[in-house]
Amino acid sequence: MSDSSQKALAEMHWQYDLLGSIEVGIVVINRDFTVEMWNQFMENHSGKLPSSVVGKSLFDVFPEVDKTWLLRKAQPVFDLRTPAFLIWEQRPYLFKFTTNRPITSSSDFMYQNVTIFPLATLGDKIEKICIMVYDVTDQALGQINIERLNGELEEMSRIDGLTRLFNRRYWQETFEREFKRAKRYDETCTVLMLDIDHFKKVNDTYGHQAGDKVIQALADVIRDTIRETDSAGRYGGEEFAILLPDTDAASVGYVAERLRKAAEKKQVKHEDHKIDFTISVGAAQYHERHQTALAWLEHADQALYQAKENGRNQAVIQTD
Ligand SMILES: Nc1nc2c(ncn2[C@@H]2O[C@H](COP(=O)(O)OP(=O)(O)OP(=O)(O)O)[C@@H](O)[C@H]2O)c(=O)[nH]1
Repeated sequence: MSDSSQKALAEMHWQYDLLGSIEVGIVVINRDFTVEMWNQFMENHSGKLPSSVVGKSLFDVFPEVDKTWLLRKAQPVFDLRTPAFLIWEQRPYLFKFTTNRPITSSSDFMYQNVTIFPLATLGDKIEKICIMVYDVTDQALGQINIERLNGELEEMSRIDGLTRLFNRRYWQETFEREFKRAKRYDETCTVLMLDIDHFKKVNDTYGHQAGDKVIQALADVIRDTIRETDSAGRYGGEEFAILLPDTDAASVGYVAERLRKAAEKKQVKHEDHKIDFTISVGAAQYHERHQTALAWLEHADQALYQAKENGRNQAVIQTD
């Protein structure tokens, strides 16, 4: 080797040290996808020494790398000299590396952002490309956590904690929407209100906890009885409202009776007691004379009141 090339090699050595010490993966490959360079980061996370990777096809050493996808991504980098990017939200990783923070991390693999860019020769040809791998596990898990918490918050704002049915506010929003639709398209739609009979007695006899169990049992009855397209909500303490789209009063009579019978059959176990309960139901079909959603709901509430007046454990359906 000439003195000048030895000198050039010696001068380049610090560059190898630099590439070895940075916390980014660097892989240089040629057009055959043969690996030409593999830095310390890649060695540390893959457990493979440069001697077992350099000179080999990337796809032979890492069969899990999606060949079709990488070829498609790399082609324009070689041919058009345009860099390519991969972010973890599209594809969590290119190389499946385990994370090195098993205690603090809830992921067992490393999320990666990847940049692929062209490397020109002195003659300005693109014979090699560089793949840079960034460990973005903390950032990704932070974002995933925020999204999960947002999802939980959104659910909490819609769902009643005791019964897992819609809460009053969300049910009313749904009801308002359905009211507008029914008014605009003159749809057949019915709202139903139901209430546990003499519920105060349950609380007074067996305690508040037992009362809560009865409320939950009724919520289960409702869930098991209504259709997926119906919307049920807990309207008040022991009062529930159900919206039944595309359902006329006659069909609602059948639903109300099923609910009433199922509640009558349901027995709630609390400590040594078996608690029976019944419900009263009131329903009103949407009518064009209902000027507001509230007027429609009050119509159903009057039917419920009528059911209570008539002796409870029964349904009253308003048809006009
Ligand atoms: N356990 C429990 N009780 C509740 C809850 N919300 C309201 N209540 C109770 O429900 C009872 C409702 O009583 P009332 O409105 O007098 O009605 P009722 O005893 O069911 O009588 P009728 O509706 O006329 O058959 C009250 O005692 C409230 O304290 C709740 O979340 N859990």
